[in-house]
Amino acid sequence: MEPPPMDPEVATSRSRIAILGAGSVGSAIALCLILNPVASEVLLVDPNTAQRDAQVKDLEDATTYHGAVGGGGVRIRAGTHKEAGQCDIVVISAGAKQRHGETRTALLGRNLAILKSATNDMKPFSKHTVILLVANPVDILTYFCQKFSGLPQQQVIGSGTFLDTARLRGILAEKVGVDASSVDAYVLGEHGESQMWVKVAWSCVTVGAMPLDRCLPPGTDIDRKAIALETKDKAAKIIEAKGATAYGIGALSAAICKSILFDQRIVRPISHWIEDLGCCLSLPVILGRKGIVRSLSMPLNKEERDLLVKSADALKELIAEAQDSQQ
Ligand SMILES: NC(=O)C1=CN([C@@H]2O[C@H](COP(=O)(O)OP(=O)(O)OC[C@H]3O[C@@H](n4cnc5c(N)ncnc54)[C@H](O)[C@@H]3O)[C@@H](O)[C@H]2O)C=CC1
Ligand SMILES: CC(=O)C(=O)O
Repeated sequence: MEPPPMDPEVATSRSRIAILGAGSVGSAIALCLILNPVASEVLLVDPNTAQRDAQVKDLEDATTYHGAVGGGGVRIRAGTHKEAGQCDIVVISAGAKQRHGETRTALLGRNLAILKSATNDMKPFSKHTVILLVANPVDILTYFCQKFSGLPQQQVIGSGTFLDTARLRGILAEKVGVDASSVDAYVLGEHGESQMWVKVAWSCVTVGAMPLDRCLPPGTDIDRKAIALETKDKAAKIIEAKGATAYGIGALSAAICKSILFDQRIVRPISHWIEDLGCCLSLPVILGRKGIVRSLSMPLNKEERDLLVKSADALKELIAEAQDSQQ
């Protein structure tokens, strides 16, 4: 039987979140979890103990004045991989990041090795642990983490195209002149370079429940291809200028943690195992305390559906190559 939804106050006072990787992304996630508390304790886990401890000390200062900038009452501390395996949520941001011009999939060899050893170090897992992959290439690492961890597939998920979707919604909101919360639009499939403009599910975009074209200011038109490219290229532009992206994924990972711990049943595009495509990629799901409650089937047109299948085929090729190189 399904557990009853958790009272948010009870969830906050009892829950623990571990973050593997105390780099730019891990520390941004931790800060968001301090400013908008959803758990009583946040553990930072990183073999680079000097960096980990410095991040803990810096983040501790953000917990001091409860309510000054929101939140408060969260304890941040260093933790071990073993402790992480007993937490309610483990967010994995451990791994190499892209250099300017490098693709996400170029990180696969390095980050798969890190994922394998980190997952083994966390065992045995609590049977209630939900793992959220953030490190890249996120869809492929989600697939392998399901294998390495042995946890039920719905409990091992990836941030996937949630960040791309947020970027898309922001751009569309500006074009239409509405708040982004009124835009319902999704980037689907792989969080990666194969994300072509058509991977935006254009046929399902609505604003205030109305088709996009009906909501444009009079006399305006939108260039769908340009918007999709702007969405896709945003990460590369940020990386070129400042070396990494961190705040967007920090805020969105914290939002995913909240959806899970509070059993919010919010619909998000999240990377998860999709049986009929044979890999992990992003489609909208309902998120709850055990991770994926249900995957939703979008009414895509044939072109969009074909692209999703192509995205899955590209991922499966990379998975097969990675599997061969492991043997
Ligand atoms: N999915 C998404 O939308 C996004 C994903 N990313 C990805 O997140 C990852 C991390 O990026 P940054 O934080 O900028 O990199 P970073 O280099 O600042 O931090 C990575 C940290 O992982 C640590 N680490 C290495 N092995 C570990 C292990 N076994 N256990 C725990 N920690 C370990 C390193 O010591 C380092 O401190 C990258 O793969 C990056 O591509 C970044 C932004 C968005
Ligand atoms: C780095 C990355 O995956 C992003 O910002 O989209």
